[in-house]
Amino acid sequence: MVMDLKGKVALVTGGAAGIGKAYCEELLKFGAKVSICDIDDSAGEDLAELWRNKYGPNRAIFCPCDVTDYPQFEEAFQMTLQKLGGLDIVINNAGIFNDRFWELEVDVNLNGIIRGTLLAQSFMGVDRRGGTGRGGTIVMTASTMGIVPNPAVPIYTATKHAIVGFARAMGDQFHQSQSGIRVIALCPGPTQTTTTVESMRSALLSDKYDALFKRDLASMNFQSAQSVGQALIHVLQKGTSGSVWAVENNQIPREVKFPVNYY
Ligand SMILES: NC(=O)C1=CN([C@@H]2O[C@H](COP(=O)(O)OP(=O)(O)OC[C@H]3O[C@@H](n4cnc5c(N)ncnc54)[C@H](O)[C@@H]3O)[C@@H](O)[C@H]2O)C=CC1
Ligand SMILES: CCCCCC(=O)CC\C=C/C=C/C=C/[C@@H](O)[C@@H](O)CCCC(=O)O
Repeated sequence: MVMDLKGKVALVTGGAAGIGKAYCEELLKFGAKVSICDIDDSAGEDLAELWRNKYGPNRAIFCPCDVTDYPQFEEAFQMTLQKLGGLDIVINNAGIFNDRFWELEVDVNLNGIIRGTLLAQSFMGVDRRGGTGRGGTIVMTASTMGIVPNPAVPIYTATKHAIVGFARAMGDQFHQSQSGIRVIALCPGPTQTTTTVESMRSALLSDKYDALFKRDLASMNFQSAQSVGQALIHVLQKGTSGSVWAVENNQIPREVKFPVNYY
């Protein structure tokens, strides 16, 4: 399936920085309009203005949006539809790395993605009234830690494994045939963003995990956020519903195959 992104409307959570910002920029280059949904009002407003100047007056908006706050998240969907005139792609990307504040981490990383997916279904589903009724695509940012566990960050790992399972289940043909919505998970490996190594170390559940985390970090290669943005375009063009993709070391993304089948 080749998706023409020109004129498509994409809502991106966590779009004001890091990987989300890179997704927005690549989508804009391919002719899409973007709705930056983020808790960082100042960065989001500034970026939207910058991109309106660069790509055109109706190409980017900012919507204040905390993915842990369902009513505010819903308002962001409504504002996107109203101001950009449609909704075709929802990128559930907002995430934090903080096992010390693990309840918040679960609420942002997992519950936030569930909220965004349920909202995307009601605003894009062909089986729903009140939205576009046109179907669309949902992409969820998981992590390579959603495929291979990292014992230094067990709760972060759990949220990302849950996202992979959620994308595979929601992307099943059963759901796609009812809603007309394709669901894909994208799993970046270590990526240079606004997250710092120091902030990550202070976010470990126990100081006892520090040496293990440091050892893992030493063997990590950090790719650019732009290469993850480019990977998004690749999976939008090539990904089937329920597929899971990994992107590491600035390479082209590869589909992850799950050999085990219990049914
Ligand atoms: N940086 C990395 O190495 C990797 C990151 N990821 C995932 O990519 C996603 C983005 O991470 P980064 O770009 O590294 O982070 P980042 O910290 O650079 O950017 C995250 C953005 O999300 C926003 N945000 C945080 N909490 C939010 C909330 N409750 N509601 C709405 N927006 C919120 C922040 O304001 C920020 O603009 C996360 O889901 C992360 O787990 C996955 C694999 C690797
Ligand atoms: C919320 C983001 C963390 C997500 C972590 C993962 O999912 C797996 C990747 C693990 C570590 C990533 C760390 C990222 C740090 C970068 O932002 C950057 O600060 C590291 C720069 C290191 C270097 O260039 O030497």
